[in-house]
Amino acid sequence: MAEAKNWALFLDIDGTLLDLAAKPDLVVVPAELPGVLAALTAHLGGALALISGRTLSDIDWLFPGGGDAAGSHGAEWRRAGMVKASAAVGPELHALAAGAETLPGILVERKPLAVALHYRDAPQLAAQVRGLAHNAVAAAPVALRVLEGKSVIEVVPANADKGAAISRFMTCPPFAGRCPVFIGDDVTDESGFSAVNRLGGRSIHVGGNIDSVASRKIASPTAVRRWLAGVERKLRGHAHGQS
Ligand SMILES: O=P(O)(O)OC[C@H]1O[C@H](O[C@H]2O[C@H](CO)[C@@H](O)[C@H](O)[C@H]2O)[C@H](O)[C@@H](O)[C@@H]1O
Repeated sequence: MAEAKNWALFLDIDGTLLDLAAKPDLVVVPAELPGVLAALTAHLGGALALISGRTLSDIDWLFPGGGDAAGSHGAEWRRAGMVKASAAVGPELHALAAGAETLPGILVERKPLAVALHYRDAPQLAAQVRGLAHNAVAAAPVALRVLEGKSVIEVVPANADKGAAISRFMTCPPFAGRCPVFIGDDVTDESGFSAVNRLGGRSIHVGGNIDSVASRKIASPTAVRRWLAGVERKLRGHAHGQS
């Protein structure tokens, strides 16, 4: 595991670190996970970042501490406590959110820079929600795009991209010069996989039920957590001079 010491670790949250739940606020953070992530961050000299579709404030609710992270699919980006963000949601997205809220079973997640329309409880409305999202993008005076994830359709700033967020981290200390490793589970993570592939790193797809450009696979969030705990143990042993 000596080479892991030189990794820059990028971790998606929902469906990767955490098991999916029926609603965004019903996810459970296993008790041991924050400690494993904190220890890994220390072993890697700080080169660990969470890369999520969730907002930075949501990331901090799940994993307090204000660590390095990209939120809202990269529209928010934070390193060493400094935040960079795209422009806030405009009236067209407020109108989209209000319209979708009238649809029974659609859960609307309003983010500062995006809107997520969850149809997990009303899959029969997915096409209608998709139509509303594309109409909002077409009508907006600013550049937006539609991003589809697991039972969710989001409208995000056109430049929000997990791959760009990871590439940006890789230009900064303590990430620069390390080997990027990104673990994700969704189509929204594909740009992140492409970025680490381009940079000669490791891309790891969780689940394996979609076509992915990732070079490796891992079965489930449980397997991810177990693997991360194993990496942490080995790096701890390495730091203490064990082979
Ligand atoms: O990039 P991620 O960290 O994977 O975040 C993607 C979206 O995750 C959340 O929604 C997803 O997880 C929910 C909880 O398991 C689930 O109920 C929902 O169906 C999934 O789409 C989050 O609510 C979104 O804001 C994120 O963009």
